[in-house]
Amino acid sequence: MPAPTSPRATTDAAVTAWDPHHLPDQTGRTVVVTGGSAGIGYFIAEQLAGAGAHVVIAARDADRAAAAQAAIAAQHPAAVTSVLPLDLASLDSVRRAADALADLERVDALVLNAAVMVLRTAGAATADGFDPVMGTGHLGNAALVAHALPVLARTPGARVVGTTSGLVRRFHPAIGDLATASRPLPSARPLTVGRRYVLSKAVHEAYFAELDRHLRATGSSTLALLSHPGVAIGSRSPLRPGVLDPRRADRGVEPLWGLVGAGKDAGAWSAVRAAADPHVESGQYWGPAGRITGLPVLGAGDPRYRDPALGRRVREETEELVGVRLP
Ligand SMILES: NC(=O)c1ccc[n+]([C@@H]2O[C@H](COP(=O)([O-])OP(=O)(O)OC[C@H]3O[C@@H](n4cnc5c(N)ncnc54)[C@H](O)[C@@H]3O)[C@@H](O)[C@H]2O)c1
Repeated sequence: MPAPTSPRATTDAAVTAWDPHHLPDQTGRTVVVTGGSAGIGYFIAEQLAGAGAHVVIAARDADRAAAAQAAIAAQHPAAVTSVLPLDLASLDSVRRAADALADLERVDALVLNAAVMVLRTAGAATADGFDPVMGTGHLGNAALVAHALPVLARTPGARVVGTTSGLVRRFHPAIGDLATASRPLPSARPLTVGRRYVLSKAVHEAYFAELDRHLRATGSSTLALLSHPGVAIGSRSPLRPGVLDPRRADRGVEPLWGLVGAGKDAGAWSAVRAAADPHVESGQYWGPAGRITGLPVLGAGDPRYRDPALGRRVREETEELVGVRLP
């Protein structure tokens, strides 16, 4: 297949039948989903638990996590779920969560879904003084990976699934010094926050490319994959009319969301596929319609972010900021 030069990606046509109704049996597998109590993360948790996986909902708010568990149980009475307290905006909390993961018999997949997209307060910061967008979506998740890799290594073929956004390919921001890019923003203007969000996802892509190289170079059996949900806005889609995100209060305008994107349940598919499909390979990049193969380098995300020198720098700067190195 000729390598396209434009950042537009194509998808693997063979995957169209793969959806929550066609998941391989997940019985015996354990999957951790960050931000699993709401949004797309809730549906990732619901779909995997419905297919038999033990799903660990990693979330900040115990009540919301309990509501998610109840909603999943209502949909799938045999579902097995548990809750892991995790605040990605606190490196202390991330370390404690990773310590708790070590008590699990196995972890087959760690799905890094949680991120912050919208902020209304200028100067808002994580517990460690980082911009919440970069601090949560990239630094918190990367710290969790670094802490959790030894646990994942105990389960052969375990996966780490990062979450990026199609906006990266559209805007492909340059990645400068990460310490500067992790400082709280002086302005909460939507454009400023939006730019930081896209940058955080680009950084995450570069980090994941490096993670994949690191895992292969160290002979690990753990896989590193990226997924992006497409545009996923409503709390349900026609495909799963009975399933609702327990948190969302926008159900009244639900039909309108269908005009601008898929439901968040459909947005979950790419991560679910990356977590559950026995045939995925490390370095792959999954989108809402299947594996994205139209980009030249290893079928992964935006090739600009797979440059090894960039990945090494992003990894080193990330490790410096979060204080934990990839093992
Ligand atoms: N919705 C879309 O159209 C879209 C498009 C591209 C990428 N994404 C990505 O998909 C993922 C999920 O998006 P979504 O639309 O469900 O977002 P959302 O805002 O509805 O949900 C985000 C989740 O992250 C959790 N979270 C936020 N801060 C946290 C913290 N400090 N600690 C622990 N959990 C925290 C929230 O509680 C929530 O469960 C994100 O990574 C997002 O960037 C979404």
